[in-house]
Amino acid sequence: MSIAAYPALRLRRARAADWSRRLHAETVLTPADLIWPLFITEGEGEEPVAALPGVSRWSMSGLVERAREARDLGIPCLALFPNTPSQLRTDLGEESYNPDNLMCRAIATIKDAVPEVGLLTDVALDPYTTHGHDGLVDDRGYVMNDATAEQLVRQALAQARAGADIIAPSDMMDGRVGLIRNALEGDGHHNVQIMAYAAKYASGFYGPFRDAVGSRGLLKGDKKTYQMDPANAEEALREVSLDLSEGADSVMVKPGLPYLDIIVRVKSTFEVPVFAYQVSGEYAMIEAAAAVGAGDRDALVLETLMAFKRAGCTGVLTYHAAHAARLLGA
Ligand SMILES: NCC(=O)CCC(=O)O
Ligand SMILES: [Mg+2]
Repeated sequence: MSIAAYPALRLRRARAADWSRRLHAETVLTPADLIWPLFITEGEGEEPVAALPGVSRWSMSGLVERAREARDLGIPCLALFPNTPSQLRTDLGEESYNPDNLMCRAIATIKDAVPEVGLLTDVALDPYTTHGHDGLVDDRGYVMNDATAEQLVRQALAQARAGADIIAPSDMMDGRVGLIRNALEGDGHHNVQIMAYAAKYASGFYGPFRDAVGSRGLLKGDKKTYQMDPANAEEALREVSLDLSEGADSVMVKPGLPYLDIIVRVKSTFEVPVFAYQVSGEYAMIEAAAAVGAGDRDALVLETLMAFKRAGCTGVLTYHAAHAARLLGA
């Protein structure tokens, strides 16, 4: 086939008017693409997170308000993260599977008040341990895989029984998706989904999140023995392949923007629902850039979220979800 060339062909023609740009758009971003991460506090009211300007921890009543806001904005799903009171943190993280813990109470409270909004719940031990690791550590500080997975199964079951819709293991232990899937089936939660944090990298972009869940000051060492090396891409495909074979309904790549290449490869290799987590450090970078006038906040928010859709994402977890949904609805 011969293709016309300039001057018969001018790609700028299609860009010349707003109606035409909209008509030719290859990708659309809507509020239905967004998952809104929210932090939970035992305290009353709202606790702003200093490292994340515009983000707060919410009490139960605040969470219900945010859930109503999400529903009204067309955001389909919330992701929940607790800031466990420090006296309840232990070496083994037992509070993670207390059916009356902050997370389970938040799930039940939101589900009761706003049942039409989906709830994705984090499974990992870092908000519950004294050492800030996602699992149990041995006497040399190594995070033990199989013993951790047993705790994660208990945690996932507690969340499902409280009413969670999507269990999201973010711990990067081997084999935990299959163990959690079996336990959910055995406990009658056939329609509770699993979104596996399949390719989660040991990243420098998680700092503000650790402030939000109170684990930054506690964390001993780093997470490189379980989270992935940023140098690796083929390993991400193996991680995704394993989680899918163990029963994951969808997979996540995290962080977001620096890993768009991973998203593209995962999507084209497996053709399954892929989600990105635009993490706290990415949010903070956009806010910091906007604060010093280096970029327009609204434009940065919408452009980065569109980039995830263009790369093949089904949806994006972002702390900008409510703001973006408002921009998209305007
Ligand atoms: N398991 C959830 C996270 O680790 C979130 C990280 C972030 O937003 O920086
Ligand atoms: Mg894995």
